[in-house]
Amino acid sequence: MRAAMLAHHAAQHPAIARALIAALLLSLLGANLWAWVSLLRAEQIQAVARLQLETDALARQIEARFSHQTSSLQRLASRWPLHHRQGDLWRQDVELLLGDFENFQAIEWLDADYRMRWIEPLTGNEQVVGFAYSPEHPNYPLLEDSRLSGQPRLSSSFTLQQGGKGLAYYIPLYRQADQPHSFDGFLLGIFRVEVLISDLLSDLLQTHLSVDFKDGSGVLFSHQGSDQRIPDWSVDSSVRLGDNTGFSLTAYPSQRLLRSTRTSLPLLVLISGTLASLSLCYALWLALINTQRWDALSRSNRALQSEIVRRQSIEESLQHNQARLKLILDMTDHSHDALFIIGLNPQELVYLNRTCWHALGYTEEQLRAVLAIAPADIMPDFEQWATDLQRLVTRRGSAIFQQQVRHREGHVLPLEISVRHLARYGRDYLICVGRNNTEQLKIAARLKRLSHLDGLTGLYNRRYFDQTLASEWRRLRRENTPLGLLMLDVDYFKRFNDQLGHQAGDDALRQVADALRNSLQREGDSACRYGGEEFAVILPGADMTQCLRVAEHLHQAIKRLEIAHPDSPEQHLTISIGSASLIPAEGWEPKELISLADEALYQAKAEGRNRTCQAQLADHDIS
Ligand SMILES: Nc1nc2c(ncn2[C@@H]2O[C@H](COP(=O)(O)OP(=O)(O)OP(=O)(O)O)[C@@H](O)[C@H]2O)c(=O)[nH]1
Repeated sequence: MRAAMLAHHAAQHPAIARALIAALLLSLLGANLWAWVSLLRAEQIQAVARLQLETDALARQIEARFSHQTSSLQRLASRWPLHHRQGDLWRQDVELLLGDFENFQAIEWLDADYRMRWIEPLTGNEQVVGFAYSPEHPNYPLLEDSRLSGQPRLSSSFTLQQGGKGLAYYIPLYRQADQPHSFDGFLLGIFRVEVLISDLLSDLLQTHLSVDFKDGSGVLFSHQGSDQRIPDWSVDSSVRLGDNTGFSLTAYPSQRLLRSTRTSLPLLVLISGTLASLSLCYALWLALINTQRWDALSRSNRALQSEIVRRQSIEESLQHNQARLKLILDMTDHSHDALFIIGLNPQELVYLNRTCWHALGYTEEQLRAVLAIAPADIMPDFEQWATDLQRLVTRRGSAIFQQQVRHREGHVLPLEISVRHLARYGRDYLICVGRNNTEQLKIAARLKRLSHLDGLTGLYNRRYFDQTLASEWRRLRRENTPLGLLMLDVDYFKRFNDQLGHQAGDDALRQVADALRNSLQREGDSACRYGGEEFAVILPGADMTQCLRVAEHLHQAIKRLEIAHPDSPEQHLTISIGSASLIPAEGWEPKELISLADEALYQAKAEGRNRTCQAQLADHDIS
């Protein structure tokens, strides 16, 4: 889990991960280098230790050999008392000693005054004859010390009288053994340093090793081995010759020694470590790349998953919408209203429901075909309607049109079409809902008619009278034709009501109305109830003569009713009529025709009733 989170973080921050891998690589390479250097140093330490061992061994061997030589000399010194009795024999021992150890430059005897009394061999050592150690001599204190202690002493290197550097080994002599007061000087062994050390080392030295033999004054002897010496480091080993500890042996490592201590392990560690580091970092690098790829793959998988979910949701929504659309279309197909949608630019019939074609007796394909070829066959007024629709589109509004459409079998159906302009997705549409409104039209017509009729008499009412008189006035003015008007009033009707009752009055008015209606024979003539017991008859195109003729017919018709009126001079119901006829002229209005007829009626009443008077108008043409 933790590794997965680390991998995820690494994939999230590849630059940091790469830097960390590079840092790790550098660290590992550094560690490898450090290990390599450490191993090399360990090998060097091992070489030093080995050289130290060799040098120490060499020093001990030098000491042993020198001790062997000096012990021979000491044995000779121990036989000094014989020297007085058997001098020749003692000298033979000296010669034997010189023969055994060629390192001696000379074997000498110093008397108790430190004066040279005897030298063997003399040859080569003539300069020393008669030499006496003065207190200034560097070895003088050593002589004193040896004499006082009774112990042999080895000097440090000093310049020999014979020339060159040498060492002197002083052994105190006694004429009688174990008798210090019989001190008799020193037996002196002189060594040439080069000869001595060279001899001591001759068969001990490995040919490849380089050594320096030193004392306090510097290098006394130097040996160059067969290998080139490596001056960077060396080892020292102190050498004790006799009782003198002031010597040392310095050894330098040789190439052979270094080669023998060197192994291929450091290089192997360096190479294998470097390869392992590179492999590890390369593996991490590959892991990082794979993690990045895996991460990218995961991301794309997640995106794909969400895309699939989104598409499934869209598909479900689409199916849902399709189902809803199908339901809506089914329902619109079963609607009594015709629904059709016209798309504009280009113009096409986008949709029409079943009612459209079914109500007209076509199949959908047939109706579409007819509309495409000859729309006027379906809608006779199609061109005008198309123009109206264009206007509606321009003002982006809505409107209701009353149109007529022709059934396939020929009969015409009224259609109220509600049209609304709609713009969607950059295109204009007209949403049209059509309804066969035959019944509504009938009802409207009936209502209209009823609104124009008088409730009591069934004649046209005062509103209809006003509208018709005005429209006929306008029409006849265009045609320059007279308009006739009769104003009628029942005579003594108050008395009638009073005598016979109001109900009888109503019946009488109904009978008068029927008589008026039945008396009018020309189309366009209208009998109206003007108000109360007063009536008006509009006679379009009638001049005064024709008006008077109609008035006479009306009088006759009322008379024929024989409605009894007990309080009338005639004993039956009569009417008075005022007649007027005008050719409608500019500047005149219908109310003036009414006034004329009214005045004539007033005159008829005044003249005794049951008569017709004609309007008198001097300035006008009253036919
Ligand atoms: N029964 C009945 N009476 C009506 C109706 N409308 C008006 N009247 C009556 O008609 C009478 C008219 O009387 P007046 O205007 O004095 O006229 P008149 O009595 O006919 O006398 P003249 O017109 O001068 O002959 C009134 O009494 C009204 O009440 C109606 O619808 N029914």
